[in-house]
Amino acid sequence: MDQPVLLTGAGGRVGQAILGHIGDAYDWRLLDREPLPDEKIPASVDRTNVYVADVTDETAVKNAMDGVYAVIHLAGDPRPEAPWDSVLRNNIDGTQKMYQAAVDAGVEKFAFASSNHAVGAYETEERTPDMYRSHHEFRLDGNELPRPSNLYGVSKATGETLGRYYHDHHDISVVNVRIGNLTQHHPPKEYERGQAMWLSYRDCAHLFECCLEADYDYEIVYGISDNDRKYYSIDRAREVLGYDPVDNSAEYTFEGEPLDEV
Ligand SMILES: NC(=O)C1=CN([C@@H]2O[C@H](COP(=O)(O)OP(=O)(O)OC[C@H]3O[C@@H](n4cnc5c(N)ncnc54)[C@H](O)[C@@H]3O)[C@@H](O)[C@H]2O)C=CC1
Ligand SMILES: O=C1O[C@H](COP(=O)(O)O)[C@@H](O)[C@H](O)[C@H]1O
Repeated sequence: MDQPVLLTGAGGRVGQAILGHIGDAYDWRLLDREPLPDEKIPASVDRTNVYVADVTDETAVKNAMDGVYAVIHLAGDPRPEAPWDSVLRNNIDGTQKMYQAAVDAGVEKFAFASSNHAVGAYETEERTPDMYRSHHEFRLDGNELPRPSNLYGVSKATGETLGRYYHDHHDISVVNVRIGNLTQHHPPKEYERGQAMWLSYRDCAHLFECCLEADYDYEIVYGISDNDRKYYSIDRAREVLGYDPVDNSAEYTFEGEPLDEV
């Protein structure tokens, strides 16, 4: 793909996981409200393609969107405990501004960083902690209705619905990635839920690369590694996007040590 890809929230954890693995593979435009230090910018990206801007700033977003082929929209408040005024502004209003600018500019594909917290209320007292264990067969597959854990989760479910609207009315291809728990080098330590929804850095980068390369209409997929423990199906991501993860939290001890080194 020769045309530019706009990555918002580029300086954050997910953005850096993506850039750390496929930072030289695309013609990136990077946007973040915080200035990006040199070490967060791939060598192939010129400073003129780095935008210090807020996603709620329509003029700045329009400027960054010009000529863009695809968007990976990560910017937002990622805190599960984030208050309503923050998720309303950063996650909901910011995502609407991004979609509007994208369709105005004729962008073809839009990948949205949704979250496990859009469906966290499926983790009922009756199901937990058993559903976090590898013998358990309960799966969410993306066809279920949202059941948010918190107001942050409400903002992510709303982002998914904004994508539905912009896809249906403006024909932009949309994929919502319900990201699990991204950690570098090892799964979340001593945390069953986190190990069931672990997403490694390299699987994260590969998944978003799939979002840039595959053909799709409107999709909701789960963003986790190929963990033995899981309650999210990755079948849809495999089928539609060609996602083929390599990591598995079962290859680590509960405390996070690689089993082949123990
Ligand atoms: N890290 C994880 O395990 C998960 C992350 N996500 C989602 O992925 C996205 C990225 O998350 P992380 O990288 O972990 O968060 P982060 O906090 O590390 O990075 C977010 C980046 O977005 C920027 N940002 C925030 N609000 C902005 C705004 N209004 N305008 C422009 N830039 C803004 C921040 O400066 C920061 O660099 C978020 O939307 C989050 O909800 C979803 C599920 C799990
Ligand atoms: O959406 C998100 O989810 C992950 C995992 O949730 P947690 O409640 O198990 O910590 C979280 O770490 C991340 O910050 C958030 O954006």
